[in-house]
Amino acid sequence: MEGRRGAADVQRNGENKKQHEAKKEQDEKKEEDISNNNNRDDQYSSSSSPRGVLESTRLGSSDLDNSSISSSDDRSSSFASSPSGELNQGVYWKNIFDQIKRRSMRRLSSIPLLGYEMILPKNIRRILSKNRSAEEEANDSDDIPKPSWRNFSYGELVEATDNFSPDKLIGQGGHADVYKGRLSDGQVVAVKKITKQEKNDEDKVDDFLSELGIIAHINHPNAAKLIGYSADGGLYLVLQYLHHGSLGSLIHGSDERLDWDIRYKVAAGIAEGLLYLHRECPKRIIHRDITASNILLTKDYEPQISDFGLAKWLPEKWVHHVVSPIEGTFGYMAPEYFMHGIVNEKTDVFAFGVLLLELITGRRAVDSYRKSLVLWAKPLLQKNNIKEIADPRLGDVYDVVEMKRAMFTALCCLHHLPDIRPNMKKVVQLLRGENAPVEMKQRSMGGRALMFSDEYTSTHYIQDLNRHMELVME
Ligand SMILES: Nc1ncnc2c1ncn2[C@@H]1O[C@H](COP(=O)(O)OP(=O)(O)OP(=O)(O)O)[C@@H](O)[C@H]1O
Repeated sequence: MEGRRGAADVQRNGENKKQHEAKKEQDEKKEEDISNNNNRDDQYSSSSSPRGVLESTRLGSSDLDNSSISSSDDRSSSFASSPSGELNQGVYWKNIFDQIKRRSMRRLSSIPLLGYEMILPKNIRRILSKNRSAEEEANDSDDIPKPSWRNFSYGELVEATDNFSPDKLIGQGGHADVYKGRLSDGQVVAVKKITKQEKNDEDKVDDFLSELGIIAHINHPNAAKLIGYSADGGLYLVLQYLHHGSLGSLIHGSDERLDWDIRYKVAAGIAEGLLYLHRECPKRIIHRDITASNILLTKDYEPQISDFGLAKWLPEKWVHHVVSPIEGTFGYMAPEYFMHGIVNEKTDVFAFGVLLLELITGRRAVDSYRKSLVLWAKPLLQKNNIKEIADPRLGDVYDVVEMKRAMFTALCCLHHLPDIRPNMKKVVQLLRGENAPVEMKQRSMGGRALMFSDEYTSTHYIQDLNRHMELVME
């Protein structure tokens, strides 16, 4: 299967879109605020050693007001605060979450076989209903339809998937087996059965609640759609079935050419989806594992961002998270992330740049000799060498203007300094051709590091990658 969480190696249409367009305008101001906020990254990077960053204190939600700089990788933080970031509600949420976990695990250990069935559905319903009420409050002003999730019984899933028949297995990730199923009402779904064999029950439940909490929270044409869940006889997510499977298998798993117009549509859709996650949904979500295997395609080749297993909520007042362990997929990780564990929107922007490169070149993020696509492509991007970089399978059948836009956008997204990378709003504009590259250059340079006389050469990137590999091997 495509793109396992290499960390794995390393540690491993229409209406909705219009509504989102309108909402984007309202978010202009919010964007400025966040940009200002992000500037604090500079102060931080210059005054803290990488070790200091990695050893940052574990913050509880009661520290929210003082935690504009970083947080630890506390899984419960996904549930620890209200969308409005109000302190009291944050503490309340953290307590609820801790209680649920304690109770679940007590019962799980005493009644191992019945634990999930007896406790989890109730807890999950409670969490989801709380999440939904908070979300409904935040969404009072817009018309985005409210989703309704179902709690499936094991029997229903067995029936839908012919008893999890191998014939129905459509995907296997590092942490899940995915089956195609048909519900009793005829709806075709994907049933994601969480495996995570390497994890204990408590961590599995934590991860499941975290992924479920995030996926239940999002609502966008370019992000995975949750239909329901089950904690009966295991942990399951029931998702909308996507006809074409993963972008990874389409672009790398077949000799058939994926036409340029589809590639460009996919790039634009992923950019829209990421913009939504970062700026438009009630909570800022960083995906952390944007890869070709985590982009799924509908019958019409509309892309959806899937697999929120590593996603993190970035509270309004936080500039970024600092996480440990560093998980993600080798070849897509931004330097500041794999070196220092720093996670913010720009982590996803870098990974999006790598995805753009895959669409442009048809090459994998890391080839069979573990060579990085970024290293190979950057000099060609800088020279604007279309002939050398474009997927030979495309021949001359591509729109040159779009190809140039995609190349320029990839170059910007792959800048080693996160602050110089464009945010997703800018990326969407660049891909639409709404902003001339010159303007982009002037704005982002702003008297600071030069985009094209990047002092952070390939040599530095190789050094960082090698150091990263050493750390992983230690
Ligand atoms: N909704 C869906 N419709 C069709 N195919 C799907 C769907 N969800 C997942 N798949 C297939 O299953 C594969 C694995 O799914 P997914 O990436 O969610 O698993 P995972 O174990 O969380 O992966 P990872 O190793 O990245 O953590 C996908 O690459 C895709 O081929």
